Amino acid sequence: MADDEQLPPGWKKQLSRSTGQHYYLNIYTKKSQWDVPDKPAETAPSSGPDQVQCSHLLVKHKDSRRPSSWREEHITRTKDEALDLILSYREQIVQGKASFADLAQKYSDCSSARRGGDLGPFGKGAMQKPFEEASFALKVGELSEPVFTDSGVHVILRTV
Ligand SMILES: O=C(O)CN(Cc1ccccc1)C(=O)c1nc(-c2ccccc2)[nH]c1C(=O)O
Repeated sequence: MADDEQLPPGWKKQLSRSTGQHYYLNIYTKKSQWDVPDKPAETAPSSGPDQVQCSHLLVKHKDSRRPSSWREEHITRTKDEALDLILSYREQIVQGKASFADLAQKYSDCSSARRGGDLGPFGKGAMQKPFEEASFALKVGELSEPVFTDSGVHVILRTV
């Protein structure tokens, strides 16, 4: 039986009143676990990855900060029309009728269209806040809901 002194630093052995079983409490994060810990307790709740890699499909509109792209010199669609397009692309991807990269390459108003929407790895502080928050909230392989930034309306796929 591992007594406190034999546990890696930062752990406390506790007795569960309901089951009579011992469990182990991380004294920093107050998280508990049944398994005997084999490494020092993490001192801060895991804040997630430092970097993520995402692809995105951007549909700009007349109120985008730069209403122009490789596809269309002067973009006049409304924000609502851009959202309708993003929702239709998202639906095609979810239904497996088209691949993300194919649709991004054809329809994204971002210069990353030529790479199937791939933006490469990025950390916090690199992208507009709504884009960053949506990207870091995704699990690998997950598709975002529509995301609105000053650039336009996006759908984001986290790839790494
Ligand atoms: O917002 C602006 O004033 C102009 N931009 C910014 C920009 C322009 C060229 C290359 C990269 C970013 C865009 O409109 C833009 N934003 C993006 C973007 C936004 C969020 C995440 C990734 C890319 N792509 C583009 C683009 O033209 O290609």
